[in-house]
Amino acid sequence: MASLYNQAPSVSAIFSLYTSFSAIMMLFRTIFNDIVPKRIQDHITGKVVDFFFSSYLPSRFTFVIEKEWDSVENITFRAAEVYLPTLLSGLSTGNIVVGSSNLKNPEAQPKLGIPIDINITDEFEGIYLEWTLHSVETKNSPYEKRFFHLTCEKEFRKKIMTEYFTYLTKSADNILRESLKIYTYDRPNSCWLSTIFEHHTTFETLAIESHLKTRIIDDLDAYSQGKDFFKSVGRAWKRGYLLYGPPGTGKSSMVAAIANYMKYDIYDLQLQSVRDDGELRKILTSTPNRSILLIEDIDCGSGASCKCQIKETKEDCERVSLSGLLNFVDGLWSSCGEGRIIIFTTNHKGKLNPALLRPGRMDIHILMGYCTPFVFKKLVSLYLKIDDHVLFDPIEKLVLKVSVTPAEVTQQLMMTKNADIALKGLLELLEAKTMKEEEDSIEIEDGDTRKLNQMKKDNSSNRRPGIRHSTFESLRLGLSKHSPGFLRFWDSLNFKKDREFVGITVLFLDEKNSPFQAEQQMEANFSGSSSTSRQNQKIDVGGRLIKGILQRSETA
Ligand SMILES: Nc1ncnc2c1ncn2[C@@H]1O[C@H](COP(=O)(O)OP(=O)(O)OP(=O)(O)O)[C@@H](O)[C@H]1O
Repeated sequence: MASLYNQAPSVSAIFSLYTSFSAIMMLFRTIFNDIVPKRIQDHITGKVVDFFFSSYLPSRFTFVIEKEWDSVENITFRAAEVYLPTLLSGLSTGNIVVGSSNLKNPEAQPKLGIPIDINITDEFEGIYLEWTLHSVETKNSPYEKRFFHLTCEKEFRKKIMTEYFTYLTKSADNILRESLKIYTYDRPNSCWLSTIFEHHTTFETLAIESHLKTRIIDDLDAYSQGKDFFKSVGRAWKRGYLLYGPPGTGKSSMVAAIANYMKYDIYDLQLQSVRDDGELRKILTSTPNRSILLIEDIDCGSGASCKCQIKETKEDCERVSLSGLLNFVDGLWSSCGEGRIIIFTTNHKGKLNPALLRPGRMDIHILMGYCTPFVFKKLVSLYLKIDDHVLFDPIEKLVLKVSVTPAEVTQQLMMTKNADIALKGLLELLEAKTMKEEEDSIEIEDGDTRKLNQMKKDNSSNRRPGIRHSTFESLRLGLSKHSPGFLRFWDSLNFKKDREFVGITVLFLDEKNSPFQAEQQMEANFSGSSSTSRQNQKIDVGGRLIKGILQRSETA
């Protein structure tokens, strides 16, 4: 007993051992707090807590968010990619991934990327959340597979599902709207590729008639606030615009103005590059909500052009059929997603298949026409910062007479900052155009007369049962008997190559009507082979107002 007592450590030895242990622990704690980065501290603490106390603590729950969902881009994954870098910006220690794809502005601050296998913590209404991006190589694909883990305590699972993910997508949406992107479809990799969209055209810098501007802005406002209305009337929440007009009249600029106004990304799809309707459906459904789907030159490369009416087989036409396209515009597929704006552009509205032009298909048809005096003055005030000049008057007169695009005007105005020189250059351009059009008009008039005579001759033999044909004798210009004060214009040159009569152009206009409003009143199609110079001859008879409309007829 005495020997046992002798072997036991003395109180002072125990005390000294305790003091040393405490000193080591304090030193270790100080090193841990001062030297080890906060993120690693959290990680180690988490692991230690998990190891010792996991059986006592409520179990954790992990959401797995993969990059693809139903073979298309997973919106939740995309939202996390956009949102999580905002949580990294405050980090002062550790590694951080940075980079930039903005080739236009190499000096711009790089963006933050999400590091692989590093925990990123977030807090939502007092709930502690842990995000981790993982990447694994796959056997069947040359690309690595990426996915997020989002971990929280099990009891919050429902709240995260119902509230946090909504918060996540809304936050990502707001971030994305601060810097717009334009996407093009990368077919080999079946995904959309983005680049920063830096087109600075807004409705302020777009030279269009003010009533047209007001109409479009009002429509966009009504649409963006009308989610409930669309739902209540059983319609998909989407809006379709058809922009048409000659090259250089501002169709692309209008798309940019709409995107900047709505703060929507643009998904620019080249229909020619789409294999078939199945692929089209896949591509279109992979565009996110609140975005613009842009299909430029819709008359090229899709069944949307008239020629597909005539051809029988799909191979005869382009690879994407009209019905495939229409199904997305207003068929069952149109209800996939919400807040979409679909914009088609064309230089030749007359070539479009009537099925695409039917009321209700594209909500608004917007003519981007040649320069008017208003547009000319707006461009001058934008480019030269002046509102008056002695050359305004002769230029305005010529603008009414010849077809000049805003692009031609801006090109002239950009040549110099000296208003006198720039406007003189523009005047010379317009004079040269006037002379050219007058020369052409003589030649074409001869051709038209010949064609008309031939048509008159063939007209009776060309009739088809069941189709109401007009006679050329009845085509004229004058005042409408039915609508006093209205001008009615019949254009006789609407026939196809095979001389089949396809329709006449009838316009009802009064002095208050703008070309845009008149478009809504048009009763027949514009297909045909009217020539510019012929239109200009009619201007002299019909006056200024008619000219604006006639510019829409296109040379076939
Ligand atoms: N209405 C306009 N207001 C201001 N600038 C315009 C307008 N229309 C054209 N422009 C100028 O002309 C250039 C070409 O216009 P834009 O590309 O928008 O025409 P477009 O109708 O889309 O032509 P295309 O059919 O060839 O694609 C623009 O960069 C812009 O500077």
